[in-house]
Amino acid sequence: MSLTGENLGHYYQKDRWIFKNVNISVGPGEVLGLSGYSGCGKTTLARLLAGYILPKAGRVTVDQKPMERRAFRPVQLIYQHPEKAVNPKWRMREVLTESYMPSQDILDAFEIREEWMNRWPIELSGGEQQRFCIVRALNPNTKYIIADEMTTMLDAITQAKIWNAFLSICKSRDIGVIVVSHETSLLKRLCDTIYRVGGQ
Ligand SMILES: Nc1ncnc2c1ncn2[C@@H]1O[C@H](COP(=O)(O)OP(=O)(O)OP(=O)(O)O)[C@@H](O)[C@H]1O
Repeated sequence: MSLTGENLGHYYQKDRWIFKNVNISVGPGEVLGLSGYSGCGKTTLARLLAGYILPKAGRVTVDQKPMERRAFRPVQLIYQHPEKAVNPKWRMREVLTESYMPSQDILDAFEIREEWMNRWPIELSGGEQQRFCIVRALNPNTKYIIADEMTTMLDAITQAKIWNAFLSICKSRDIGVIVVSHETSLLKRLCDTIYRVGGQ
């Protein structure tokens, strides 16, 4: 069982490869870090592994099967910018319950206040919106989560609290996690192993 990328390669302009021959795998309950300099292709690799874009070379499998294009994605991607990931025309309660009905325990773990539920996304800070995106990704059917610079907008104390809550829920549910970050110290603290995109 694993989320695996085999010999992955991608480019946006024909034959101008961003990376090639990337072999990467994360198993249930494991935490893998993706590091690398700005522009090396971390977000591109995250999107390939989540099935948002198709690789120009190689393949992605989820538990030995090709990624299925069905309504619910077993691989969830949490973006750096939550404002791009929520529907601005929905109140936060709708944003959250589009995926499933989270328990009060999960809402409490991320310190989501009841009064935020009736607000529009624009009435919350980026960090507050991101907590909703994290809870939304923790659907009971999620098997793997890719967190792309998930806490970059938060202060150090809030960042630590969010990671503690997030990783303890992932461990308890055996969710495999890929943490994308340019912060090596964060990756060293959180991850079992680190893959450096771009190789250097
Ligand atoms: N949609 C796109 N069309 C064309 N080029 C793109 C597109 N998305 C990314 N790129 C280019 O692909 C390269 C890799 O981008 P990507 O966002 O994956 O890197 P990154 O490592 O996540 O960067 P950062 O750490 O700065 O967020 C960059 O040179 C970028 O300009």
